[in-house]
Amino acid sequence: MSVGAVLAAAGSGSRFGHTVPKALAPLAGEPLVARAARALADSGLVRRIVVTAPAAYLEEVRAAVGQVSSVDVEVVDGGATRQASVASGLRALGETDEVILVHDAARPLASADLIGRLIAAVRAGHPAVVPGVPVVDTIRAVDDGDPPRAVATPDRSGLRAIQTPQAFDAGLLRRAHAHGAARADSEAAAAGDDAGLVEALGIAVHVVPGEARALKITTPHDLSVAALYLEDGS
Ligand SMILES: Nc1ccn([C@@H]2O[C@H](COP(=O)(O)OP(=O)(O)OP(=O)(O)O)[C@@H](O)[C@H]2O)c(=O)n1
Ligand SMILES: C[C@](O)(CO)[C@H](O)COP(=O)(O)O
Repeated sequence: MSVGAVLAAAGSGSRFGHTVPKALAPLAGEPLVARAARALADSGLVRRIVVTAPAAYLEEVRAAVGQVSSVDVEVVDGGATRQASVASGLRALGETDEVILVHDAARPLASADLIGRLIAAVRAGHPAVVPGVPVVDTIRAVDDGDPPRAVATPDRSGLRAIQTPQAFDAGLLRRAHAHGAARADSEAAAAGDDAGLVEALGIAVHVVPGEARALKITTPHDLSVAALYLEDGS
């Protein structure tokens, strides 16, 4: 079963607050997008990677991923939302692959072990597979008051923080994006992740153990945490 990947890198990184898009921010000297692409390529399991980039930074992103030469890498325009960017990547990926990984440039340290477990789970018959890590804080649902008032406290033993890469049967992922396409261009309506689009079809998403090192770089502080993982070699 051949495996293709879409690497979403077209966000601006408004919470990160950098002068260039977050995907180009360096982690120990290497842009996040390059590290995330290399993680996919170095797994030895991925045939081709399509990277979605902000339209104004196509060349910079091409240069950043240029050193990832072990697999075919193409850089295309992203969209207004993550969902639209992934849809654009799927169009460029073509129809060759039976399994598709969707990954975030903002998660540069996902391991080859995690990538292998996700693909294996799809091959074992689960058409949608995501990594999840147990939630350590108490999570409380709040209303829209000012200040908000707590309205519910879900049992956290049944909660997982969901990461990327996420792995899908290719046909299902395309169907899920087609079904959710009307929502793709509005930040408020777009799906937060691809598993959400699959769930909207009424199809179960399988959760495998995620990993701390696949953390998402959202603020500059997260970059410092990621740098510690690199120093540790863990
Ligand atoms: N229109 C968009 C928005 C996001 N992404 C990508 O989706 C991933 C997860 O998004 P996030 O971390 O939220 O990135 P940003 O949208 O850039 O961040 P912010 O919400 O702080 O602006 C990132 O790799 C980002 O580049 C994308 O490809 N296209
Ligand atoms: C896709 C994702 O990384 C899964 O946790 C997450 O939903 C991205 O969210 P963001 O708000 O775009 O950072």
